[in-house]
Amino acid sequence: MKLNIQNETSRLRSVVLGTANSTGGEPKIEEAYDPKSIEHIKAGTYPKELDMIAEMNAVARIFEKYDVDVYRPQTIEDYNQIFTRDIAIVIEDKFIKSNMIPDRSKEIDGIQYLIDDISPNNVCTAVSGNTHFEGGDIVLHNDHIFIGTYKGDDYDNCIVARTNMNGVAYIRELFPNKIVKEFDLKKSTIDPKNNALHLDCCFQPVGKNKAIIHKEAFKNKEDYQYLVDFFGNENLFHITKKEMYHMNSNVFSIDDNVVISEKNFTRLNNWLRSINITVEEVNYAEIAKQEGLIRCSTLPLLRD
Ligand SMILES: NC(=[NH2+])NCCC[C@H](N)C(=O)O
Repeated sequence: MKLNIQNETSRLRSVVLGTANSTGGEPKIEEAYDPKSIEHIKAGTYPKELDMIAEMNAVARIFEKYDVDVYRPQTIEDYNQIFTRDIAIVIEDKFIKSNMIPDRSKEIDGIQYLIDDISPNNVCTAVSGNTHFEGGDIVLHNDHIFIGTYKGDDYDNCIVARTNMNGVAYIRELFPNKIVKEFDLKKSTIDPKNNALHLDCCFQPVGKNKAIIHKEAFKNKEDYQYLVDFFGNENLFHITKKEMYHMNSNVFSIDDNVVISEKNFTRLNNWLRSINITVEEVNYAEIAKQEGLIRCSTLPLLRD
């Protein structure tokens, strides 16, 4: 299996797309691990499996249209395998297995058949149980690796904090030639509007030199300023709290001029078109109820 990922936007050739087959149905409140799912369980609006399967199949069809090879996880009965992004990450030609929250630790088994096809030298696993990171917190930008983390003292009791500084250090050690910059993110276990669950929930590069960002998700204004200085303010599309809640930064690039986005993201999609990006619109509002969107449900393996 050929692997190569350097950034978020180069032409995509192969990808894993999660699956909503046999998610195990609606969890109990105490089983859920993000506040937006809890909100929908309480409101009686938790998404139905068939609707989510249809949403994901529409994304698969767009990949087919662009001749992208699509792999799906093998189904684990009654287990949520939608958000493949988080279970591993490809950086350059390395496949790095995440150290996830225990609730999600079995998800990797669904793609073991793919890992078996990668040269063992290129498969990395962090040994220490205290080294935490999930793919949604790791955003690649050529010679830079941006990582979302949480430095709060209550990390151990914060189920929405998934990447710690040991995780950041592990990635830094693996790629001594890259510039690794971490960002301390705001977390809330109860309010999804104030919870940046992963870095890709509040920030993501698009095109060649632009990015989507939610300023208030960054705990330190120096961290936010780092990205403003890096990209240039005129190249940033700032999203509101509500737009973050609807997951506007979690769109997904097939190329630096093609993005898969949600139909209802009117303001964002207009901006993308205004910078000459083709927007492939899909319905993804049911999946979004679980605090993840299109980037979260993909794991890119090969880009040009
Ligand atoms: N990369 C992401 N933002 N993934 C979203 C994962 C959402 C999932 N409900 C969780 O809490 O783990």
